[in-house]
Amino acid sequence: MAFEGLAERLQGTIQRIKGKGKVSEADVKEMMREVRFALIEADVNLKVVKEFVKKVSERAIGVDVMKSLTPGQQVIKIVKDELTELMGGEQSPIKFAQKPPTVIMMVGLQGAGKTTTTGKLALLLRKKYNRNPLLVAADIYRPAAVQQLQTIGKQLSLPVFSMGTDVSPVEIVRQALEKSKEDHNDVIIIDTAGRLHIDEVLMQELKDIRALKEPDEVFLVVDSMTGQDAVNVAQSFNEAIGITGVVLTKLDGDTRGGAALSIRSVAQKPIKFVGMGEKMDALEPFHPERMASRILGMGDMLSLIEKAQENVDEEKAKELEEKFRTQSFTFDDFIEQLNQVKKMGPLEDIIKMLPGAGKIKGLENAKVDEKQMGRVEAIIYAMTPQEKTTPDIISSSRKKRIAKGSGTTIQDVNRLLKQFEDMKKMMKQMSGMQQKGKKKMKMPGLDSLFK
Ligand SMILES: Nc1nc2c(ncn2[C@@H]2O[C@H](COP(=O)(O)OP(=O)(O)OP(=O)(O)O)[C@@H](O)[C@H]2O)c(=O)[nH]1
Repeated sequence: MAFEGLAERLQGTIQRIKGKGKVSEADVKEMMREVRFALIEADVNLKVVKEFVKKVSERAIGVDVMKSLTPGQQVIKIVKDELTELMGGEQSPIKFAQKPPTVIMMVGLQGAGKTTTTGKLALLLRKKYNRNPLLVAADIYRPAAVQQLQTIGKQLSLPVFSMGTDVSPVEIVRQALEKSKEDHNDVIIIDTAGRLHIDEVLMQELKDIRALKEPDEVFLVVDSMTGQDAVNVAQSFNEAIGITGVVLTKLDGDTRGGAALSIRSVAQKPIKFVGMGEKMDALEPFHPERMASRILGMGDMLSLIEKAQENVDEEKAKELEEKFRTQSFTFDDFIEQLNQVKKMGPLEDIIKMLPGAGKIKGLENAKVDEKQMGRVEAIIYAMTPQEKTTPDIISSSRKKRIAKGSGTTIQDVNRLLKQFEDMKKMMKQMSGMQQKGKKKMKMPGLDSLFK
């Protein structure tokens, strides 16, 4: 998981200061020493670390006592605010042309994920913004690049403009612009050539493409796994051709996070999107505040809710919420929910967004145990309608019957019943929590769904 080391260190530091009713200068100094160390270890640019520590220290020493927060909590809030600021503050939206088409140039080094991201971005533009994008294959140097884009286009049912590898990229883009007029494409995304290193020839080519029509966005695609290198690449590309935003790929991997935390500050360009996986729908707008919360272990509830909203039928979600509230949740709802969760994508990704989930031992590398999920389903299907609504009536003879009917054991049945009870308790807690807005959410029983 990205940011794991940083998150762990910062959260440890936070734990120590959290409950303090008084924060002395020495406390702040001690904390900032740890924060500094954590950031350096996460491969954050040194200058950025220095500035960050200075800013937080200045604000944290002598914090006024606010009624709603303890001084310890206030210091944490300052760290969170400054982390958010460091990563750009507000989410930076795509700039669309006033008069279509919007032209987006994708640039970056080889292997950063440029071609893949071109496809992902097109899909996002169609899904979220209702646009009709044209993909342009202008990377004629890497033999497979044109074909790769065509394959992606086919997979997503999106048009790809290509002229093979014998025509110059500038000419390809010129003709693509013409074609987009005929076909009424309102966005053009140009997949340009990558290189192993930044060189003059490539930069000149990019400048020539730029000169045809001023792009509305020039997105630099960088691999977050390359850490400090990503920051240098961003700076060089920006100086050479001028970029308008950065897409950080592979944030789903083991990155220490240094790139995400330094790029904005060093290159002065916003991170607009992050790649969270190899699948075509794994591109997300970058939200600095949510990322800061995630790093500090406050969870990424907003992203989670958004993901849920995208995939869950709203009516059903409301119904479910009502059931949570009135405690009338049954095993039928349980199955329903299991199916909804499955639709949201890999469960392990979702779990990671829950506050405190990083601390559940063994969950770091959690893989959903499909077999166990299947067993749960089988057990529920073996219940009578009455048992599903009022599990209290499930006696030991009924348990025996259910186990037999589902091809499981009595222990399996017992475990599920216990889990169901825990879940109901949690819902009670959650509805209480919504009112108080406090307390961390805990998900009892979830670990049994994992290997
Ligand atoms: N895990 C993960 N893999 C990614 C992500 N984005 C891209 N990749 C993978 O990274 C690899 C390289 O991606 P490409 O799109 O082929 O690279 P490229 O930058 O277009 O390469 P050139 O066309 O030579 O410049 C592919 O295997 C992608 O599936 C991401 O966000 N997460």
